[in-house]
Amino acid sequence: MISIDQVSKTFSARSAGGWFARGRKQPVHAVQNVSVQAANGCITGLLGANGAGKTTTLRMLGGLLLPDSGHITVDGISVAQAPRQALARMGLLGDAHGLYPRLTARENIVYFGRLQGMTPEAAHARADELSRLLDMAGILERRTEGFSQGERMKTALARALVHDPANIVLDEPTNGLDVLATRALREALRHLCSPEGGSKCVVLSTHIMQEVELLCEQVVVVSHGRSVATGTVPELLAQAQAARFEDAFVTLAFPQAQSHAGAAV
Ligand SMILES: Nc1ncnc2c1ncn2[C@@H]1O[C@H](COP(=O)(O)OP(=O)(O)OP(=O)(O)O)[C@@H](O)[C@H]1O
Repeated sequence: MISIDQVSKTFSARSAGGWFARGRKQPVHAVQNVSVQAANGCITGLLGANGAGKTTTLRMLGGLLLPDSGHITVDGISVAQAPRQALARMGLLGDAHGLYPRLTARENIVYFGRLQGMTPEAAHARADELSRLLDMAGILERRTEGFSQGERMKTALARALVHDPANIVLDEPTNGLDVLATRALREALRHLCSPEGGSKCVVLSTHIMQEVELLCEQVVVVSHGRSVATGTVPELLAQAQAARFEDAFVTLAFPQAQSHAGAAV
């Protein structure tokens, strides 16, 4: 179970400046009081447009950035106070997959397992198990150098899952995947959330409406750094009084644009 409670993060970004002057520092309020409650056995989606604050929120969840305020716990363990214990309970798939190109897919997975304290035998057995789940038999013994986007994603996901974490966090997992790879990923995530797959808690970020409609039991709409709506897809449709999910998203995420559009008609 993952709980993100009223988390905020402001960056300091420098403007261009002139020939001889350095640009002035400007605050970028990337995340402002975002809250996400993600239950076990459930896929929770953070849905937002480009720059909405999804990656920053997930980076704070993964302990890569410290929030300015707010609190994040994983199975009740505070990420800020006990990062090692919290991270041990999470499998993280970021946007950069960072595989070792000279190692095979299996070696990449086993290496991570060893870093998580697994014995070589257990890590190899788990690599075999994940290879079956993610349909990796054809690439498991190949060096990852030259892997396609989909092959890299599968290997990185297997590596993130090697220690069988109870919580799985994925930043834009279907980016660059074709329809078959996307379907395979959806199947794998559904299995992991089912009782047979261990009733994992899955949190993913995306800007793809269809992904959310097909996959997520719970949705948090993020806009301009804020969580502006939470619910199931039918609940969000009802809240926005929309028939199509895309319309519901635009209404919920950009209410001002909607009212301006309405005023212009
Ligand atoms: N290190 C940083 N320094 C300055 N600004 C940053 C930094 N990281 C993120 N931001 C800004 O914070 C805002 C939120 O960025 P973030 O990457 O979290 O959005 P996102 O929802 O993941 O977007 P996308 O879908 O485009 O990846 C953006 O305006 C971005 O420019």
